[in-house]
Amino acid sequence: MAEPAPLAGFPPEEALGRLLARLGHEGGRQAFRDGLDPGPDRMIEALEDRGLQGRAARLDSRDLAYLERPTLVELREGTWVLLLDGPSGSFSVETPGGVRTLDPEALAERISGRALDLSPALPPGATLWARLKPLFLRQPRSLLQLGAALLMLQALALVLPATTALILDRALPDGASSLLALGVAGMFLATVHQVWIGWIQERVVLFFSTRLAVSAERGFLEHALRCPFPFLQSRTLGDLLQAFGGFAAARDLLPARTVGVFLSGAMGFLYLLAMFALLPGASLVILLVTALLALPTLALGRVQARLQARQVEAAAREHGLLIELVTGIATLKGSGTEARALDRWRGRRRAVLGLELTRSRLNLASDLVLGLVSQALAIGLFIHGGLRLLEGSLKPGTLFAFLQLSSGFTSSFLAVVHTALTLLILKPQLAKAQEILSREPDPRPRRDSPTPGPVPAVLEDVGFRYTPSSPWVLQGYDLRVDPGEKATLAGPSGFGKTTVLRLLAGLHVPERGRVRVAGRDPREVRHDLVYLPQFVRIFGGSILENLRIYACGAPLERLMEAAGPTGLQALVDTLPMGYRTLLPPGGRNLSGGQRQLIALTGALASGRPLLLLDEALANLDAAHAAPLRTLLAQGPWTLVSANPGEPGGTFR
Ligand SMILES: Nc1ncnc2c1ncn2[C@@H]1O[C@H](COP(=O)(O)OP(=O)(O)OP(=O)(O)O)[C@@H](O)[C@H]1O
Repeated sequence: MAEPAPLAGFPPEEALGRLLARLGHEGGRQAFRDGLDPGPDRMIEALEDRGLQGRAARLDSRDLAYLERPTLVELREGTWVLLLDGPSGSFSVETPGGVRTLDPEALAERISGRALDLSPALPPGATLWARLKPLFLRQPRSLLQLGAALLMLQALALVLPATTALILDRALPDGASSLLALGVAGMFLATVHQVWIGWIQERVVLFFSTRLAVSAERGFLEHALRCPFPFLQSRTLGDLLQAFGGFAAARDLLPARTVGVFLSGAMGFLYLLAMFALLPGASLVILLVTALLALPTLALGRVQARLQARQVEAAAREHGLLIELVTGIATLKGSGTEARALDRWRGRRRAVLGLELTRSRLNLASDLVLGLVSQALAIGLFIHGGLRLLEGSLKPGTLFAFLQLSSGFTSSFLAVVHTALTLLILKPQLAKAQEILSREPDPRPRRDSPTPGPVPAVLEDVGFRYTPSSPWVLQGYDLRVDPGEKATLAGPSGFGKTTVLRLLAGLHVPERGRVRVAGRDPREVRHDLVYLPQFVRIFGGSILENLRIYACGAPLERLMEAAGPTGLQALVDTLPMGYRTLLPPGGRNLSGGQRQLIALTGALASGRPLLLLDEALANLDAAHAAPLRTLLAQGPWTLVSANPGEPGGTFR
């Protein structure tokens, strides 16, 4: 294969300066402090200093299209280029040699995979609408295109009745061939334009749903993950999936429907005016019948919404149970109780299907009634118009034009009703998303965390219980672990060891007293600590990827340095793919001890000044655990570990 033509980039300071200049800010070069690695983290800091938001992204060639532009993309040799909006289907990049246009494949071959993702975060706001609205308004060009396309689509619908009347009432009776040609050409052009504008409309809606999907959904998940731990813990997976589904539906619905509904309403009104101008009596009948139809349809919508609310709850429970069934399969098979679990799931599934069936029947009935009434209206109109035609009080062109207008009016009207119904029906799912979005997230970690050197960990007169109605787990509890000290919490099961560690990790907040790490609220200094829960989770991916997670992104050399003494290297040496060995979610192809070894090696390599370990060696055999114990005792970190103790054991 031929080598791709060389592409040179800017050094990071220069690239950042150019990006900031394009974004209307100055002084990119001064962004880097002396001696600091001018990598993406520093670039992001420099952006944040100017009130901009960004994040380092790992991407493959397919993700390039979703990057908010202008932004910076790293080339394989470590320099950076500015990614700009290019002609359709290609990218423009600014390089020291000027702006070049490249097709996606050519650019993909040259990038390292690192980029700055400047796509907007989900804006703050009390309601779902308040959060999504600014994201749409940030795309004024597309919104304008969408509005114009919808407006033209509907206005063209007025051209068809006018040309119909022209042909039937004037061109044909008078035998005016030029008028006939004009009418037919008008009809043809209107139809072609309708198809073309419809296509533009779909493209803009697609643009919104794909472009916004990235920032809106990532923003939603980001917010959800920043929600307090007890809140997330109290939600089932099913609840979270429904909330996410509701959010995605709102995102899809808003651009197409909200803009559409205003225009449909406006155009419906215009059609009605034109209809009244032609046949006032028949127009009044149509208006009354459609208005009367709206009332039962919306009442039915309310019933549907209530059913949907129950269905959302039932589906959340069903999803939760299904996930539990799959993740707990070893226990179920071990105890031979799969059939029982299946019965529980079947019961919930039946409830969901029952509600779905009732809703579908209601839908069918309402569609049938709407269809029948509109057909009856059309037939009635036809008969009424036919009789007046025979009397000679109406021209055929006027009748056909009126029929076209009334069909435009009813479809505009039905579009409005349909949107109202969709919003009503989606309300319960939207409420689930809203519940998450209205939750105050945990504070962001401070910029100066991690603190250099070991830090103290302190609980002062702490009172904690899981809910206001449950018993106190800790009351007047004090613990002081000095910088570099190694402390062990020992005590029988249920004593509160995990609770203390989670308080220190900032996952829970005490009801009384205070918890301090490095003299601060642990949530503010999250980068000062690493907490390993009792049952560590292995994520789907390679051993290296898991190590990186537990090592909080520490550099590769530090991981390799830690892996020798912990014994992980010896384990990896036995695997044909070494650190690239793929692990399934949950790491079921590893033993419990091996999973702990990966997590612990990561934690030791993290360089975080406070380690919080919950029975971190419990699954390791004595031969593996002994050197790890020595290692843990020797490091510069402050260590708080929990070990199961005999009843009556000490609980520091
Ligand atoms: N999420 C929770 N909601 C309500 N109560 C909880 C929750 N987690 C723990 N508890 C209760 O808090 C108490 C202390 O639990 P904790 O897990 O801290 O004990 P532990 O000393 O770590 O026990 P073990 O050695 O068995 O892990 C227990 O009575 C437990 O029932």
